[in-house]
Amino acid sequence: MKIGYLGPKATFTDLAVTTMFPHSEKIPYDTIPECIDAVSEGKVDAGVVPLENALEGSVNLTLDYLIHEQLLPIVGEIIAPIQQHLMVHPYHAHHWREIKEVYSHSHAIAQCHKFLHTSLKNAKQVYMTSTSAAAKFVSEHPHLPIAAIANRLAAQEYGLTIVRENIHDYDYNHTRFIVVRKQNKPLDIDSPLYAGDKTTIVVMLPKDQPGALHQVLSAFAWRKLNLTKIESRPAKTGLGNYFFIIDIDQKMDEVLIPGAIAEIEALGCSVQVLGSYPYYSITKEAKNVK
Ligand SMILES: O=C(O)C(=O)C[C@]1(C(=O)O)C=C[C@@H](O)C=C1
Repeated sequence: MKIGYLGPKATFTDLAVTTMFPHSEKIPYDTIPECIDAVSEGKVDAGVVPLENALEGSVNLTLDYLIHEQLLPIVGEIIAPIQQHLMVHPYHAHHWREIKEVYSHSHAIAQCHKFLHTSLKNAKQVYMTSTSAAAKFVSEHPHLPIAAIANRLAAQEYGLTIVRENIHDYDYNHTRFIVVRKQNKPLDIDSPLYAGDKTTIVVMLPKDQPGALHQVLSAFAWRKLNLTKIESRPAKTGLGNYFFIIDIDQKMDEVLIPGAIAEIEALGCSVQVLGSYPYYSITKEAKNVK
């Protein structure tokens, strides 16, 4: 199987793909939209992109691109631990406290705010398309006083020296990555990392209907369907127009979820099922599996 992922080599997405699909061909893409486009154009069999981080919340670019531009089914999810390190070109290793700029993905910078605030207060923060793109940039500019925040594999890949380990602000730092395909074909993997199934739907509420969200939620509540996430995003059609992305803690069944969807549609909402899929949880130890 050919898997597209948010690259370049040694992103956290790359680590997740390598662990989940050790025998697949991996194709890096510079941005999340490019990776999703590659799936819809059939250049790869599946794409893996980040969706949500435990400290920083949703990766809005992924959500918005999937919902507004390329509606591809989600066929799997990978949950991986995230450990952020500060790295510089070896030339700067002994005077890293004097660096003037820190490069990384916006989520990675946000995960390390406390560290940056206390240890590198005056360094400018510069956003890149991924953590490994930042590491690559730092390695290509050895004479600039700059650093990257990225993972250990990126330090190895781009020849950088880690000067501070585990600089993320909270220990529990995990990211959810989704696997999307052009057709809703299940992933054929039998993995010990399997942790359960979920179903993701998008609900658009009718305009100005008092209590609409309450009624939507009660369709799940009285069926005892457990929700693991509910998030609103702008519908991009006008101020105050939002849709809701809802994760249900089980596989699509024949009765309960279809019944809840029918009830919600009867309220005047539109509902789209983004996918019903297995999720896999990578532990810190499993992440080293190659
Ligand atoms: O930049 C990377 O390494 C990614 O895989 C992206 C990403 C993200 O979008 O959240 C993934 C995990 C980390 O939370 C930081 C960055």
